[in-house]
Amino acid sequence: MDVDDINSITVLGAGNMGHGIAEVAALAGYTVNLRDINEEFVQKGYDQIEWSLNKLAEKDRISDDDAEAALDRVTTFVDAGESVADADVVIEAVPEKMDIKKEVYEAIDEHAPEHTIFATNTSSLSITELSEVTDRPKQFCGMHFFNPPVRMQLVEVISGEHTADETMDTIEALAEQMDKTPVRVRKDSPGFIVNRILVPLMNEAAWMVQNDYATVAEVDSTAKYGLGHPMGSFELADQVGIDVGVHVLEYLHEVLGDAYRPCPLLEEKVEEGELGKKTGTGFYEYEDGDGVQIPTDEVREDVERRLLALMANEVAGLVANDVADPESIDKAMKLGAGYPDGSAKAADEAGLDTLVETLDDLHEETGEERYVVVDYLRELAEEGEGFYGASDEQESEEHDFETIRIEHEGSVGHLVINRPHQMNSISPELLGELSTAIDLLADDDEVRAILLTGAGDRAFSAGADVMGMASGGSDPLRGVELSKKGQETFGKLVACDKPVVAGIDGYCLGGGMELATCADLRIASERSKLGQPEHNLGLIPGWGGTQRLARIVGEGRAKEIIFTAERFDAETMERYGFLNQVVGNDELHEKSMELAQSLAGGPPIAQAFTKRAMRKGWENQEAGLEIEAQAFGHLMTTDDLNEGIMAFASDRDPEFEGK
Ligand SMILES: C/C=C/C(=O)SCCNC(=O)CCNC(=O)[C@H](O)C(C)(C)COP(=O)(O)OP(=O)(O)OC[C@H]1O[C@@H](n2cnc3c(N)ncnc32)[C@H](O)[C@@H]1OP(=O)(O)O
Repeated sequence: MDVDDINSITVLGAGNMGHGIAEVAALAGYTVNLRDINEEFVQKGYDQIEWSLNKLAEKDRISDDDAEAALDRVTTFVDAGESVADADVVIEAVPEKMDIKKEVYEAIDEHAPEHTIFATNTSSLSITELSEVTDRPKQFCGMHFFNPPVRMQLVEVISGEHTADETMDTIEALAEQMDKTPVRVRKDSPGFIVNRILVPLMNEAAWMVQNDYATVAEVDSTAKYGLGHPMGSFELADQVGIDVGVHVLEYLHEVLGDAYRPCPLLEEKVEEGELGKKTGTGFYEYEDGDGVQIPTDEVREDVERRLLALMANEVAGLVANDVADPESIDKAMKLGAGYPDGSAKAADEAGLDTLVETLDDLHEETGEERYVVVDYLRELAEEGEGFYGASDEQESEEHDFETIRIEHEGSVGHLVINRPHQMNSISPELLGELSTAIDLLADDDEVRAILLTGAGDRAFSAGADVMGMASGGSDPLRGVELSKKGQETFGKLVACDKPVVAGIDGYCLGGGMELATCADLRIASERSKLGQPEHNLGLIPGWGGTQRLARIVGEGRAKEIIFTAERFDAETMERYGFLNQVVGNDELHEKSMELAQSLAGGPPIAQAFTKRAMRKGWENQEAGLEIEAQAFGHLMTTDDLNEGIMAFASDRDPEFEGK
């Protein structure tokens, strides 16, 4: 079945995941049958969809009409057979127990049409085993959404032993239709990708505390501020539920052996009913205490190495068993766990030889199975390679951008900031890629103008990646370096001889606004909101904002924008002189490209000299005027001037060549 043939989707289970998946499917335009075992459960799921759609509309992420239409597409069912009678795809999200899931499939198989694909939203159970209770194992695969489905971008699409390639292709395409990013898991391996890496890490964190090797504070400080993970390991355990983590570990232990033996510290928490946030107590106290408190200055290098070593071993196991390649693993870990670099890349950066040594030492010391080095990891380390090849190969791949995109449209080099699900916030990695990309575009003779935009329609950029910034801990020197790196990178746009246009759609905040400030012209959609909110965070605009903004809007307005830290609408920012033009929301892409194209058709030498003279004039007007005069003289000798005059005389458009 082709994805275009899918009209109706049945979601079995109206709990947290089920109603979330149903909402996503309804938002994508599908007719949705939502089914649970009784009226009360299914109605609760329906009500939650309604609540969530209203929230999206309140936040202007969808219109009121779209929210209403999506809800209209959802029908509730209690009878399992009836619910699948017209389904093209069934997504099952019933409790994570093999017996329950098998019963459900046995109950629906004969009622669903022959062409229907079954996709299970299990987070770790065997797809193959489940598929075998149906008469359609080829049309059966895993479709693992992350919680909450409406917000989380990742969907792991998992092949069972019998799954046909066509089924995988269709379900991946379906995930894309739902505006999600599918990552293919080629084999039905316990925990798939994200849980297979996250849960053993949580276990290792617990073992370190259990064995008095480190404290909860040290481990969480290291995970969050050393490795840049969005949460500390114990914070994450509390967030997802310690019982949930233990449940996955028990399954991994049962199927894969002693390397996954759950740490007693985790088991005790479950026995005591201290399951994390949901019970008010876990590793942190939520109800009667201060909640999560993670110090920024207790990062320990040895703890960091240990976590990375365990992670590298899991990655090696997945790659060696052909479950997924390093790129897919990293994509999944970035989208599903919020790891800044992914796991394979982080391991490569730490050095696989060091991590193997760490595992060997730990194994010698403790004899624990989980430190046994996977053969493939040892081979890579011995050959001096990383998951992404030898270190020199990695350098040659540096233009394979992950956080930005470069697209060429005629002579416009279009640079897209590409982290839409983090509001195109600017991580240190993105800053590095931006710097390389600006150099590439500046040096590319085919490119005559640069257009900067943000991917998606929610943000040009919401500023520096606050999590990435936090991962520097409280090290002031790292802060200074980060500020300088941003100033220099954005400064390359100012120094670039080619005209630069910023096309702003949505939020343009903090570092994002400082980036736009370095463009020559700014055009924004009506819905855009701009501002320098750094004072709200106790910071200052550190990527040139204290200097460059005033050049455009004047000191008084710059101070107003920075000191109030407010978000200003596009119309106001046009009035303040920051925006050159405000256009309708649907027109931004077209109009900003049109503007960039028209500048790309301009006289390159005259444009370059204009930028240089104006830039020098900021520092010293005399110098600026001198450059202006010299440039004016130089231009007299150019073919472009000749072409400009000829075109004027013959009443046609000039064709400048920059000669
Ligand atoms: C030198 C430079 C310094 C700086 O630039 S400092 C940073 C200045 N910027 C800010 O303070 C803006 C921070 N962001 C926000 O205030 C809000 O966001 C918005 C108003 C932009 C949007 O709010 P809403 O519509 O409610 O969306 P959401 O759930 O907050 O964001 C969606 C996802 O985007 C992530 N995100 C947004 N901004 C940043 C950021 N600046 N750094 C890192 N992540 C960011 C969120 O966390 C979340 O992610 P998840 O879906 O995983 O929860």
